[in-house]
Amino acid sequence: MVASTFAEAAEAIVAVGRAFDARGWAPATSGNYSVRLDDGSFAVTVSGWHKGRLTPDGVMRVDAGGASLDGKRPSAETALHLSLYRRFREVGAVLHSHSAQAVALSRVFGGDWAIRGHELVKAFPGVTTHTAEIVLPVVENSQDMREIEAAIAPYLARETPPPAYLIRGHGLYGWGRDIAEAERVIEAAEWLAACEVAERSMRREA
Ligand SMILES: CSCCC(=O)C(=O)COP(=O)(O)O
Ligand SMILES: [Zn+2]
Repeated sequence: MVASTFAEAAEAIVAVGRAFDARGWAPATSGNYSVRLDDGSFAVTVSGWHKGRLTPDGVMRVDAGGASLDGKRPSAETALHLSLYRRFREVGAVLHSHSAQAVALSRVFGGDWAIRGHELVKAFPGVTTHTAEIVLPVVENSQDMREIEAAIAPYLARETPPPAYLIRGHGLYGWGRDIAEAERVIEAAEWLAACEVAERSMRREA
């Protein structure tokens, strides 16, 4: 885990918002981002901001229970971020994207997403070979974050937890030791989602 000051974290979060928006991963105010701070609090996006137009004003601080430390309203999904920080002491950043490909796949999969035979799985922390099978869980969406937390908890408790997960009809969560690693995880999962969509369409046409 790489600890950050609020100013450093806010600057990095603003940059992630611009990058994700430019790639179509943050339409219509969707997505949220957070970073663990060196004082034990968390920097998180303010709810409802367009993530491509974030400024440091669109980033705020919450405590470990999700309470606002500066009077702003945190992301509606803050509890999902905090559950990852609580479970994994080494996690320093959590990112959530909303690409069309990841959401489309989450809607067509009956179960979890098994990724096989892809060199790019080596972008996930700890993976060293394309022969590794990576399973990204797909959990049901809910407006009650406690239900999503409960659905993902058994996967996170595994000896080898997944590097990311999908919420059906909603989006993708990924995390890492720092924001750069979390961004790499999201970028890999988003690319693999785009590839899966392309492959399915080619197989239908062939
Ligand atoms: C219009 S986006 C719907 C809410 C959502 O899924 C999201 O990621 C953004 O919510 P937030 O409260 O973090 O702005
Ligand atoms: Zn969302």
